[in-house]
Amino acid sequence: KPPGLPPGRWGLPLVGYITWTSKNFEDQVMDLHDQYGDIFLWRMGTQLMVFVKDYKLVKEAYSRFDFIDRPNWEILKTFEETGYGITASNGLLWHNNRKFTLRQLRDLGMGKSSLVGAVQQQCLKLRETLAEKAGTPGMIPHQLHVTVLNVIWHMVASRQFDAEDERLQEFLRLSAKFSTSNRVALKDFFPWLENFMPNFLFKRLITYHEMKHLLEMFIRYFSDEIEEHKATLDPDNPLDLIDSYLLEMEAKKEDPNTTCSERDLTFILLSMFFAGSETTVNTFTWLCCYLAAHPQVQRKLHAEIDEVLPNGALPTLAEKPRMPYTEAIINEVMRACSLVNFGLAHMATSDTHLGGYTIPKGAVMNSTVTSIHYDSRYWDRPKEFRPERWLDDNGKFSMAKEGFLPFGVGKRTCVGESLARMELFILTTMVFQSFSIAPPPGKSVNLTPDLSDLFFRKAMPNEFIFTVREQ
Ligand code: HEM
Repeated sequence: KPPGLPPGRWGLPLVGYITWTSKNFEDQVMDLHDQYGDIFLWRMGTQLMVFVKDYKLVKEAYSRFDFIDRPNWEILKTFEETGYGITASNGLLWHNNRKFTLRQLRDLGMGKSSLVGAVQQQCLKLRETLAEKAGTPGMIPHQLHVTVLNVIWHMVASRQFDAEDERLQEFLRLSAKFSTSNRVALKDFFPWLENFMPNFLFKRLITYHEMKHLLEMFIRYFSDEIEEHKATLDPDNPLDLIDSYLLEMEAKKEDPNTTCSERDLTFILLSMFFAGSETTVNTFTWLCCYLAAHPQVQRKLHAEIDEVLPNGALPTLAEKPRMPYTEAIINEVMRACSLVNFGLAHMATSDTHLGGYTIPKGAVMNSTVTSIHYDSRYWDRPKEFRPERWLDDNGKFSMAKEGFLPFGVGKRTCVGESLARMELFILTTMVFQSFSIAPPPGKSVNLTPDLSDLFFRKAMPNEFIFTVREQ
């Protein structure tokens, strides 16, 4: 191992350090932090992975330009020459797309009544579904997915779909296939396999044709939407993100440095749906779990909702400052569940240094978010679920900035944070205005995370009983 690198697992050339253990990946990373400290490396195949569990180091790295890129991985780009969209792209194209999307989110939605109104409408439908199932044990209904997807649809294409709508169903089918095709990662971690195998065998191993086909299906899916928008576009009155992108593309068509293209627009849409749906759905599912497991927290939430939103008044963002306990619960849930447990990977764009160690160009940085959210340097009694930790002495919500990064930190923080926070606020207030939640009699809520997914710490499939509240 070259000198100056962080301590950790180096292993053999080409294969790196391979372990044979039944332990899940997160527990292995935690053990390695215990062994090596705040920063360690693990060579996986030919890929150098660096894990950091010190908030200050993560913040420092992700605020610097030399850690700004995403890795050049096929699993992110899906065999495109360049990564398009936002989440997987780099350089000028990423910069332009991020700026465009943040502007869109601000102009189309945040703080504006139209998007809040769309979220309210969706939440009313979710309440109808919950009312139909009230009193009987069941999982969080599929309508939650529909609610969150429809908010994104509203923003990008001014559309909303019923749960049974074929177009919505097709998107869910395609996404489900996408999340199970992770064998492409073999190309990123063991690229030399390609030289040792006949081409057709390698392609079969990494499910190349399936992935290509899936990508084409997604592109066709969104192309239809883009074509419909082109036909109805009113340049003086852009209605949504697709309209605005088409206008920007037209305005820049003579600009030799333009990064706009219809293909790129498709990938922006994919970025929004992929990054914005599972994250919000799973965070709200965790919130239901924590409330069902902590009836005393739920009682306080009900009291705050009843006081600020009497007689079934619908919430808007104007009520947020008067609902500090609701805000505290949402933030405490995000800390406790640490949904995106390693954040999204960043890559060192040049040979650089961090925490006194050398980090070579191409090394991939991961933040161990769960460790940071349970780090006693920032959190008093971190293992306790205590929304009160977010309230100051006057009962006002106070955002702890150090040691908290559910949306990442630095230059690539989540572009959808304000949207996600708005959705979670409206969902929480509207659902618990009408219902209380509890595990079925004789059962308790399992708060142990499901660690089988590499990206998300999802809640275990718990059953709940929603009960209609007396208004
Ligand atoms: C509770 C819900 C959400 C959570 C926990 C979450 C979390 C994250 C995290 C951890 C990152 C990576 C930051 C980094 O690379 O350092 C990220 C990036 C991103 N998120 Fe979110 N997110 C949520 C909701 C949303 C929503 C609603 C949208 C949009 C509709 C969205 C769009 C994005 C995009 C486009 C990126 C990539 C940013 C970039 O690469 O520059 N997210 N998010």
